[in-house]
Amino acid sequence: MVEDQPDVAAVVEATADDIATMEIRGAAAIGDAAAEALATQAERSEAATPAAFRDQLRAAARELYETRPTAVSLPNALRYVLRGIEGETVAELRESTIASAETFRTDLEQAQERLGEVGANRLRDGDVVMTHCHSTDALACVEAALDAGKHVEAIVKETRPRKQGHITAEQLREWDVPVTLIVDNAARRYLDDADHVLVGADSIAADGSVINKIGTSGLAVNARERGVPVMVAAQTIKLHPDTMTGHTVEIEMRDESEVLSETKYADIAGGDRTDDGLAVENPAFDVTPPRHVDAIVTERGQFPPESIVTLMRELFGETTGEPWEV
Ligand SMILES: O=P(O)(O)OC[C@H]1O[C@H](OP(=O)(O)O)[C@H](O)[C@@H]1O
Repeated sequence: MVEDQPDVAAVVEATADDIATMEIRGAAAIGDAAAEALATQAERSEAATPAAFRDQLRAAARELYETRPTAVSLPNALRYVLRGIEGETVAELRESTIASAETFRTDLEQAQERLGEVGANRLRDGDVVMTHCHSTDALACVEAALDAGKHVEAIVKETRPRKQGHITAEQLREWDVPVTLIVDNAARRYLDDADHVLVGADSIAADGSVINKIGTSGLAVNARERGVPVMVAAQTIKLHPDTMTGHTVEIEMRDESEVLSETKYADIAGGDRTDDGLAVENPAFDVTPPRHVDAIVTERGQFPPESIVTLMRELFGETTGEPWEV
């Protein structure tokens, strides 16, 4: 007999789809959307028993979890919300789930604001930052520096293949920050004009390695060679607890269509590109070793990468496991 699958609200499925297709993207935004989806699941649940309610929430968490593998903000968000579920009746469980998700989301927002203030202290009046991809944590540092009356300029790497650098450029221009947009290959040339490399993170490992958008590690190596400090802005929700027990972080491989713009490729190959044997690899992230990072800026202060494990232990203990196993 096939057991009934717990009902997952359509809105959870829609959120999972939006995360997978990157309609919702950026590690913090993904965590926030996942927490919101669990709250909606709780609100709309028609479970008749507490056990059925919990099953539904676990199923929803699993569906959200299986979208993208690299940003640990996603399982951290799911674990946080599920751990906050308490009560004897469906009504109590519902209420506590919604409250837990709300607390998570408010904390996330406040953490980013505090992180921004910490990061802004590293930026002096007149500094030029070089950015990679689009990170709301990194931008929070610039915003706080601007709020403190500092003049900041930016060299923005386009960030192939999805070109999220354009989102960064747009945001900075809204804040009246002078922006120079460059293609990724021009980064080394323009590093001499930068005072900082400023990036976000999708996950931070226990040894201080930074997992961020593909291209970050090459940028960091070049920055080290040029003597430009590398600053990583990452809320503690980006700390990857599993890495304390030796797990590695899975690097998401995305579809080749992101690399091969259909029309451009068609021009080069003379039309039909189906089954022509061209191998394409499209990793979304890479790993920057701690020796190429100067500081990890969190809402709890800034840390040399090698000491981030202390904060990780304090916040997460040694316990991990699948988010729905809490
Ligand atoms: O949480 P915030 O700082 O906004 O973003 C953190 C990171 O998430 C993004 O990944 P993707 O674009 O979702 O693949 C980028 O790699 C960015 O640095």
